[in-house]
Amino acid sequence: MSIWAVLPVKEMRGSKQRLSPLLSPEERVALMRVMVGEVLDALCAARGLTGVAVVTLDAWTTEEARRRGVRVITGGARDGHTGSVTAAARVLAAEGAAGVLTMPGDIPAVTPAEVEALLAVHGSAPAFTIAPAHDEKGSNGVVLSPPDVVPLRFGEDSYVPHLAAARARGIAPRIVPLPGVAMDIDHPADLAMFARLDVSRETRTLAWLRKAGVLERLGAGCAAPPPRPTRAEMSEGAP
Ligand SMILES: Nc1nc2c(ncn2[C@@H]2O[C@H](COP(=O)(O)OP(=O)(O)OP(=O)(O)O)[C@@H](O)[C@H]2O)c(=O)[nH]1
Ligand SMILES: O=C(O)[C@H](O)COP(=O)(O)O
Repeated sequence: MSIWAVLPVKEMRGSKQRLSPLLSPEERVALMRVMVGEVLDALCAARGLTGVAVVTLDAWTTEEARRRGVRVITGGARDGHTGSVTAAARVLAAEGAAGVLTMPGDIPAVTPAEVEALLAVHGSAPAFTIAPAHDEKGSNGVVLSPPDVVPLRFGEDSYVPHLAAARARGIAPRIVPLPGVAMDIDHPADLAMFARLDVSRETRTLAWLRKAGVLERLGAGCAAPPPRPTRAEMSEGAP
């Protein structure tokens, strides 16, 4: 089966807002670059994908993708997480892709083996497979065949709605817990958890966090993660 990977990356300036209590705007861009590089590495090294595409208008990501022979899709690239992935899936489906696998750019501990595991679990079409975020709220790895088999709706708490949307179409979703995929970095508390995980030890992201002195900022031993502001609370505080 021909399955393409789709990695959505919004313009990095201004992304990772929920980390702004901890990181400067420049640091958020730098962190995002390291993380996207690691996700691209995993996708490019995984066996079983027909190709890898980024859907983006971000200049750094475009250059990085081209350097690696990754396809760049720009249509719909400013349409939000869901809109950009849906637009790319539509392009790929029109060209004959039987399915798409999508992951966000903020799961730096993902490995090629995890991508392969997600593909291995995925059944024959019509099928929907999902690897949840560690909090079982987000949908960090999703495989759909055909690419529009279930309407996507990323955002906070998308995991359970995605399962329900698959079932509403008569598809039993397959669920694959994968520790690297699960560890998305949205909040300062996620960085604390990431720093403690075995799966994170070899990542360039952890090396960057150490070098930038971010782990010290998280507090001694990262023992007491601060409360997580929601997206709504973050935007209330925005200028
Ligand atoms: N191409 C594209 N990708 C997006 C868009 N919005 C989000 N993404 C990507 O979707 C994934 C999840 O992003 P979000 O959690 O929505 O945003 P974030 O920048 O990581 O974090 P916050 O600013 O704290 O919400 C990341 O890979 C983003 O780059 C968009 O409008 N276009
Ligand atoms: O599963 C989701 O809805 C997305 O992962 C949301 O993205 P985030 O976890 O980066 O906020």
